[in-house]
Amino acid sequence: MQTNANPKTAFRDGLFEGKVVLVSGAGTGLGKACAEQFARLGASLVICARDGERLQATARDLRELGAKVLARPMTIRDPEAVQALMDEAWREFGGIDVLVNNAGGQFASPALEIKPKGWLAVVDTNLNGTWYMMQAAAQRWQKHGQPGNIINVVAVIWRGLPQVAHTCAARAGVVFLSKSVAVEWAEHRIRVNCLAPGTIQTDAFNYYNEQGRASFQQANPMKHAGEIADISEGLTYLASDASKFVTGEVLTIDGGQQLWGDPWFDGRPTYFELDYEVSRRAG
Ligand SMILES: CCCCC/C=C/C(=O)SCCNC(=O)CCNC(=O)[C@H](O)C(C)(C)COP(=O)(O)OP(=O)(O)OC[C@H]1O[C@@H](n2cnc3c(N)ncnc32)[C@H](O)[C@@H]1OP(=O)(O)O
Ligand SMILES: NC(=O)C1=CN([C@@H]2O[C@H](COP(=O)(O)OP(=O)(O)OC[C@H]3O[C@@H](n4cnc5c(N)ncnc54)[C@H](OP(=O)(O)O)[C@@H]3O)[C@@H](O)[C@H]2O)C=CC1
Repeated sequence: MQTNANPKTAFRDGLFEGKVVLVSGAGTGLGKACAEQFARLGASLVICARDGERLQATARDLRELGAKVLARPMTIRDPEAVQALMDEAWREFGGIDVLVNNAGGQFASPALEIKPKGWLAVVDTNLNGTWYMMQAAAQRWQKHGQPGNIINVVAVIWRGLPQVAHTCAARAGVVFLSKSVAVEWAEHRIRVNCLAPGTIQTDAFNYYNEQGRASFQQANPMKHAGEIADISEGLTYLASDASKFVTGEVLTIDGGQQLWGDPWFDGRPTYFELDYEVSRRAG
């Protein structure tokens, strides 16, 4: 079987034996790889995404790795569908131990041109959808007196994200929502953290044009994109007891992008070419 699972993981076999991990957006990319990592380490999986075919393909791969799997096509933008998914997870597995909110995305656009429907689609997915999942899980953990662990996949927002202002706003919302409930929910033994990937080579790069994709390869001082395993290892750390004293934190895995780098999802506009670059090109 060809999978994204990382056979070189630093984590020990059986680490997640008896644990249940819910991963949203597990039909592709980072979500699929992270679900495979948890399966490899012994977890049972609940997975969701909109596209049922890709989701079932992931479910098959996870079962080949020995995991029990509940796979549900749904959108995290529908709070009732989220409630139904959580109810099913509790019915099937008696609960979940870890919630990985990985589902998300955006489209590149100058902020001046984003239409209300596009703005709402991105904010509804990345902020509202993530919140519905967080609250639905936390309500059940509280009701059953179970501890919980939430990891929200966000982005490197600290210097803004030009050409994807909608996602930057939504992810910033998730970061500070997470910090807020990390405090509120500590008394229920629920940890809440975020993981901010830099540019990580996945098929999703193909949603962006050639210039955008090229900029993702030079978006940090290491001057290359990260690998999926860089993220699945970080997620595993946050999901495990190795991070049991960590809550309200953002783990940034970005090759230094938050400090230096010039990523442009739609290519760098001429205005941002620096004078010395223009004169060098002119000879
Ligand atoms: C610096 C760090 C770099 C990191 C590099 C990579 C980062 C990543 O995050 S890669 C992973 C990303 N994956 C995706 O982004 C997935 C692809 N995106 C989407 O699925 C959509 O953008 C979505 C998140 C908005 C999906 O929502 P959905 O409701 O399915 O959206 P619709 O297609 O129905 O469109 C609704 C509305 O949105 C506007 N719109 C959508 N796409 C575009 C576009 N390409 N350009 C401009 N506007 C777009 C538009 O207004 C749509 O309405 P209509 O006009 O009626 O179609
Ligand atoms: N790759 C990168 O460089 C970076 C990625 N990220 C974020 O990491 C996450 C994973 O990215 P990546 O794997 O590269 O991208 P993908 O586009 O491959 O993954 C996003 C997943 O989310 C699912 N999804 C989207 N909307 C919904 C929804 N409304 N309900 C349920 N599932 C949904 C998609 O499946 P479906 O369409 O079937 O619903 C898809 O499987 C995303 O949130 C992304 O924005 C952040 C920074 C950098």
